Amino acid sequence: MIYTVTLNPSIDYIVEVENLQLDALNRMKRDLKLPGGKGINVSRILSRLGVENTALGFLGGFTGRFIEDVLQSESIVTEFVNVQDDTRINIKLKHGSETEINGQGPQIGNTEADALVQKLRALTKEDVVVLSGSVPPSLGGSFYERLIAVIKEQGARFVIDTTGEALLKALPHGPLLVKPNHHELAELFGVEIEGQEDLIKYGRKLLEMGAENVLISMAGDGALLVTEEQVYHANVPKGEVKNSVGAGDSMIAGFVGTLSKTGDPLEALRTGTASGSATAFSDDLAELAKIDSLLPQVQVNPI
Ligand SMILES: Nc1ncnc2c1ncn2[C@@H]1O[C@H](COP(=O)(O)OP(=O)(O)O)[C@@H](O)[C@H]1O
Ligand SMILES: O=P(O)(O)OC[C@H]1O[C@](O)(COP(=O)(O)O)[C@@H](O)[C@@H]1O
Repeated sequence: MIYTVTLNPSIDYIVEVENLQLDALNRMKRDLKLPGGKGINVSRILSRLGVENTALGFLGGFTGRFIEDVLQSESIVTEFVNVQDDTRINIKLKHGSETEINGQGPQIGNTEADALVQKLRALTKEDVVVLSGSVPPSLGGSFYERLIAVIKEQGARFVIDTTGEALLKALPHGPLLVKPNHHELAELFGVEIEGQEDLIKYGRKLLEMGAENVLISMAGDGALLVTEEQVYHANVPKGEVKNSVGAGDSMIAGFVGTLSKTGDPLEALRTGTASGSATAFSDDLAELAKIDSLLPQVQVNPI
């Protein structure tokens, strides 16, 4: 079974404005409220791909109830820990380009944090846990490490999609997959990345530091999969970009869901890329029909 963990879910409030004027009143052309947070996005795509999964994390207040309702309407199994404070709202402002303003997240107390840790004690060695997104400041910097310790004690495996210190600290514990985008990879090592050779060089460093598979996503330029044996490139299909929020999460869902079904990392890379692009070409996260229609255009080649 695949579990997703979203420590800091969000309502993604997508707002479209024509000719944004700072210091003035702007009227929205269009707005949309979507359940968000990286693990939740992974769960929604997994379920569209027909991969059984359970969504875990923290939800609170009226915003938390909105997210729970949408997930239940999509028949996703949820086991969130309830918190007092409201789940955050992240603003995704579309004004020709995309500007994102993400919230800090709610206050989470020790008892609530312990309740999530307790849920992971039911894992078995057949399970994969996808740990995705930022950590609310109230949980402290090492909360992922605490979860990883329990996941490992239970013999389960984990994928981690986060940035900075939290990602670096997770690597020695052998994640099945990490998926930095090209900007996050450069930031992680405090370097400028010039081209494909640099991407592969720093991707290999993540392998040396403990990751089993490194997927480097490059938005409209596709993705690189770096493994011990080989490096592969996947191209992106053609389409009109509508909303790239959640593209990376969709890619992780496609990759992990397919890897768990087939054991084939190349098939996983193809489905992951098609899923990411299908979301970039949709208003909300991708529907299965869109992913299936793009799949034949994605080719995977060794480098
Ligand atoms: N502009 C785009 N055109 C086509 N596919 C895209 C585009 N943006 C994202 N994707 C797809 O989604 C994947 C993940 O997107 P990316 O923006 O790199 O991740 P993240 O959302 O984590 O920053 C890409 O590898 C690609 O398959
Ligand atoms: O936890 P973070 O890093 O603040 O990110 C949360 C945001 O990331 C998203 O999950 C989208 O992530 P990606 O675009 O990287 O796939 C949004 O739904 C959410 O607003």
